[in-house]
Amino acid sequence: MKNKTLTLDALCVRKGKQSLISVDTEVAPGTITTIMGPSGIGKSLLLAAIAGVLPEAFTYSGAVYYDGAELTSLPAHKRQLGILFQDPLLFEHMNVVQNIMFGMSKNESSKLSRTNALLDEVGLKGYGQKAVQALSGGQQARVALLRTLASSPRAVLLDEPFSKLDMQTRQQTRRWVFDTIRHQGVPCIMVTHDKADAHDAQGRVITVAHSEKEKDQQC
Ligand SMILES: Nc1ncnc2c1ncn2[C@@H]1O[C@H](COP(=O)(O)OP(=O)(O)OP(=O)(O)O)[C@@H](O)[C@H]1O
Repeated sequence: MKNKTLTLDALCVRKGKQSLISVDTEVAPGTITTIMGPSGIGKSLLLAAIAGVLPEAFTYSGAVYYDGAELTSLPAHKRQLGILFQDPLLFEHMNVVQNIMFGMSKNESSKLSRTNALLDEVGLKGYGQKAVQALSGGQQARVALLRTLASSPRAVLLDEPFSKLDMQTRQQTRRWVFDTIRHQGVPCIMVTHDKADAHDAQGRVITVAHSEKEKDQQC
């Protein structure tokens, strides 16, 4: 396994005996692998399994490795992954800047100036002191993206990251997010229904599908 690569080793999410989704892939640092497929097939659950937050009703088989070390044996908080869920929850008792700085290292200097620079880059200059409830859905989505990427994660998991953004903001934010991932050199897995997201990601696209044969198969 290559350095700083995120590896899904026959990772399979199951409900009882039924296999929902199974993916076997390696994601190199600074690249984005896109997962596409029908609604309800288990794409979000796959990300939850990688992150270590799979709901109790489900189980998984296989394993996840980062840089050759198994992540699936670690509790979620020790995996150090940056995760953006489909409905990202911002901390409502914190303002925009506090939300973004939340995951930054305690030792990091000039957190505030870095956060303000990040806000500027995604078109939210001057929004730092606002309450998150005062932002639109698209603005909140961008704050959640910044919080995910600012925490210096070892790998990034994005679930429909741009779905709440209008066309123009979507293109700009997408470009910024993908450039940032490449610049940070972290592996990223993105779930999306939008082919333009997959195209701009310039990485491997994995399309998952329902398969009668696989349904009752042990994976
Ligand atoms: N916490 C949960 N408890 C019980 N069932 C769940 C839970 N989360 C997801 N499911 C169910 O598991 C199945 C897969 O859900 P998941 O959200 O992973 O699908 P998805 O492929 O990401 O769909 P979409 O593209 O619509 O977001 C669905 O039937 C969903 O209702």
